[in-house]
Amino acid sequence: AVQVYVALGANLAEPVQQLDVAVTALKTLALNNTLTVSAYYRSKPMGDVIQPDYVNAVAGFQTELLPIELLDALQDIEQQQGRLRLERWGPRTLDLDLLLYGTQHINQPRLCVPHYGMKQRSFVLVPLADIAPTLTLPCNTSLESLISVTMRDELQKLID
Ligand SMILES: CC1(C)Nc2nc(N)[nH]c(=O)c2N=C1O
Repeated sequence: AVQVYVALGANLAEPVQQLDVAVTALKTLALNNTLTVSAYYRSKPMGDVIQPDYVNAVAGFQTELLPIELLDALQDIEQQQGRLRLERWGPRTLDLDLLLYGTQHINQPRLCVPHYGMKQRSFVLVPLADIAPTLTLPCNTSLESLISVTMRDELQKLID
């Protein structure tokens, strides 16, 4: 089994509910009871795009699935939730990004792991630290060294 981390993001059609449904679906990919999920965070869209605020989280779990099988399973969940994404970087009902697959580096046409932007994304790093505070990335950078106060200030933790 491999420990994987998946970023969740949504900014259309009731984002909190979209994430709740996605977490339930991710549990079907996880070995029994290994799934943990961060708090949910609201933040402004990064990337200077005019669109609704996002709700983001990160889930971690153990899986037997191979990288491409996991990618396909994540894309199936996005489709099941009406993956509406009209243009790249446009608003979307649900994004599931594979952040880390064990300690592996994967560079295939469909799949790059670690996820290319994760080290710059507060809406990935802060929730990831909720569930894996002592994580070291495959490039031997500690997660805690990547998180600044500025990053934390960009996010509002949602209290359920
Ligand atoms: C458009 C872009 C880069 N910006 C984002 N901005 C935030 N805050 N959260 C996201 O999940 C997100 N996803 C994206 O793809």
